[in-house]
Amino acid sequence: MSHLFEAIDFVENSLYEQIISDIGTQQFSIVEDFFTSDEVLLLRQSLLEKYDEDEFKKAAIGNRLNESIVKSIRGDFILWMDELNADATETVFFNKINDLVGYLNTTCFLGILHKEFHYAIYPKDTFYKRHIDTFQNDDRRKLSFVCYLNEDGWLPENGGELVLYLDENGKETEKVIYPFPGRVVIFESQIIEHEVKPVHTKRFSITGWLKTR
Ligand SMILES: O=C(O)CCC(=O)C(=O)O
Ligand SMILES: [Fe+2]
Repeated sequence: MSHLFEAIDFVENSLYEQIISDIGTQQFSIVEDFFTSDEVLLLRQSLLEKYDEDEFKKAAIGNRLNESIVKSIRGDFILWMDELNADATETVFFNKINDLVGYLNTTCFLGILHKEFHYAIYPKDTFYKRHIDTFQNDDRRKLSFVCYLNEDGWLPENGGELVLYLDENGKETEKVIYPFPGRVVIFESQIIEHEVKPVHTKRFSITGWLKTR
C-alpha cells in the first residue's frame, strides 16, 4: 500500500519549546548563548567593518520628524542587513534565525512570512526612549528579536539595559535586561513597551522583526 501520510521530519527542539512557552506565558523570552562567542565576535566584526565604511545611517523614526526630535527619542545608528547578499558570517546568522522561524511556523501557526534585521550601534550617551515596535499604520511586526554583540565582560555599569514594561495583573512592572553578548531577547512587538537606557560604553546589537503577510 502506498503511503497514506507524508513523512514529517519534525524533531522537537527543547530550546525553541522554551521560547514558545515563555512567549505564551509572559510575552517575552530571554535566551542565553543563542549565538556562540565566536559568532558574536564575527558578527561584531562585520558590524564594525560596515560602520567604518560609513554605511550606517542615523536611525530615523517615521519620516516626518526632524533630526533634533529624532535625537531626543533615539540615538542609535543602524544598517539594514541584506540576506540576499549576506557574507559568510551573516549567513550563519540567518540560518539560525530561519531555523527558529521554520519551527515557529510549524508548531505555532504564526505565519511568519517576512523578516527584517538591522545592525545597531549605540554610541556613548545615546538611548532609545520608551516605545512600541509597531507603527500606527502597519501591524505586521509580530515578534521583536534583539541579539547583543557586545564584548565579553560587559558590565551593568556600562548602561544600555533594555527595560521591558510588563503588565502584572494591572500593575506595571519593569524587567531589566543587560545586553550581555550572545544573549537574545524575543518579545511580542504589538504588546510590549520597552526602552534602551542611556549607554555609557558603545553598545552593539542586531535587532529584527518577524512579520506576517
Ligand atoms: O537594543 C535593544 O535592546 C532594543 C532596541 C529597540 O527597542 C529597537 O530597535 O526598536
Ligand atoms: Fe524597540
